[in-house]
Amino acid sequence: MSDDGSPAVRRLGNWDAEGLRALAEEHGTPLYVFDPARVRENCRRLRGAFPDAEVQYAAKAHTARRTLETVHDEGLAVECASAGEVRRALRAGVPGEDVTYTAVNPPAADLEYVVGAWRDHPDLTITAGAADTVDRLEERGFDGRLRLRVNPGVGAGHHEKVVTGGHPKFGVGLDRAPALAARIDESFAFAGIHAHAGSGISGDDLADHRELVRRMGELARDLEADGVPVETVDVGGGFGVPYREDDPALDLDAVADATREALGEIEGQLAVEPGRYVVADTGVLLTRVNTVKDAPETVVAGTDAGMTALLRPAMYDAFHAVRNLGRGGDRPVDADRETVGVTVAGPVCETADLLCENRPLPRPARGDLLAVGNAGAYGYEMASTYNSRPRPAEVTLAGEVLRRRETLADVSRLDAPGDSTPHSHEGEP
Ligand SMILES: Cc1ncc(COP(=O)(O)O)c(C=O)c1O
Ligand SMILES: N[C@@H](CCCC[NH3+])C(=O)O
Repeated sequence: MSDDGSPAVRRLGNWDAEGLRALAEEHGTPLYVFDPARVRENCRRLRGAFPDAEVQYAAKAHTARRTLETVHDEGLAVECASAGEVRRALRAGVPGEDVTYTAVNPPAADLEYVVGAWRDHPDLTITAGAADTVDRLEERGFDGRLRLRVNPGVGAGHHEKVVTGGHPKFGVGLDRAPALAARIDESFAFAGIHAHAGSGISGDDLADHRELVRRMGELARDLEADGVPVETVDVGGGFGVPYREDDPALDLDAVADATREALGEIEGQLAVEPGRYVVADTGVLLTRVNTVKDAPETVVAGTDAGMTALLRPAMYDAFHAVRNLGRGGDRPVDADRETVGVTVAGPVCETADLLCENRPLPRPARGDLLAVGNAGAYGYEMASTYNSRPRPAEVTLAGEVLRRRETLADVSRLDAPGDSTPHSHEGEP
C-alpha cells in the first residue's frame, strides 16, 4: 500500500475482463491497454519511499507522450537514453532542468541533436560514460551540466542480458572516475555521478544494490575531499516488479532504507531512475487465439501477438502472466474449461516466438481473448516489424488511442519508390 491507499502490485487478475473484452472488440488485436491512473499511483509510491531524492523516470520503459506528461505532473524528472527520447520528453512539455540524457556510445547525430536542444534548454543534463564522450561534447561546444557515469564493478538484474553494472560497456571504472570528474569539473558544470546496476532487481539482489550504492557514496566523499563538489549521486533504477501472479511485491521502503543506509552521509542529493516500476503493471497486451492444436506434449494456442508485439519472453525467457478472457458473453472462462498445458505461440517464423510454454491454463478455443500481464514496461517499446508485421495499437482504459495500429502501408513506407505499387485489393492507403 502507498499513502494514497493504492496496492503495491496490480495483478493481471485485477483488470476488469469485461472492459478489456470491449476494448478488443472496438480496437482489434493485438492491442496494448494502458492505465494512466496506475502510473500516478506508482509515481506516488516512489516519491513516498524516496522523499528526499530526485526521482527520474527512465523513459525507455514506455515513451508514450501521455506517460511522460503524467510522470512529470507527478513530480518526476525524465531520464532519456537517446536523442529521440530527449525530443519526446521536451515535446511532452518536460522542462530542460528535468531532462537528463544518458549517453551510451552516442552516435554523432544524437550528440548534435542533444547539444542543439541544450542551447535552447541550458539546464538539461548529459551523463557521459567515457572520456571520448566528454571530448566529443567539448568539440561540439557543450559546456553545460555534465554527469559522470561510473562502472561500479557490481551489478544485478532479472537476466544476464540486462545486468549493466560491472559490464565494461557502461561507465568508467571507479579507479579512473576521480581524474575524469576533476576534468569535467574544470570545463563543464559537473552534475555529479551516476551508476546503474541493471534491470529487474528483486529482494534477492538487495546485497548487490547496497554494494553499488556504498561504492557510489564512497566515491562521492572522495571527490568532495579532493575539492570536487558532487551535486547528485544517481544510483540508477532497476526496481523489479512481480511477473508471476503469486510473486511478492518488491518492498520499496526496504529498498529505500537500504539505499540511504548504504549511501552514508553525502553533501549532494540522491537520485534514482526507475522505469519498469513506474509502468509495468499499467499495461496489458490483448491477443486473440486464431488456431488451436493438440500436440502430444502441449496444446498450442496460436495468437495474433508474438515476439514482434512482446519481445521479452523470446529475448530473456521472461515470464508474463496469461489469462484467458474467453470470447465475451460466456460464463467466466475458468469455470467451465479443463486446465491443460498451453503454449501460446505467435505468428512469426521463429521457434522463440512464444508468449508462454506449456503453462497450466484453461483449454483454449478459437476466438478466445488472452490478456498478457505486466506488459506496460518494455512491451510496446521493444515491438518490431520483423516479418513485416505491423505493430499493435495502444489505447488507454478509457479507449483513447495513444498509438494507432500500424498498417501494412506503414510497414513499407520507408522503401525506395517503385517498391510500393498499390494493389487493387488494398483497402488502406
Ligand atoms: C541507465 C539506466 N537507467 C535506468 C534504467 C531503468 O531500468 P528499470 O526499468 O529496470 O528501472 C535503465 C535500464 O535498465 C538504464 O539503463
Ligand atoms: N528491456 C529490458 C530492461 C532493460 C532496460 C535497459 N537498461 C527488459 O525488458 O527487461
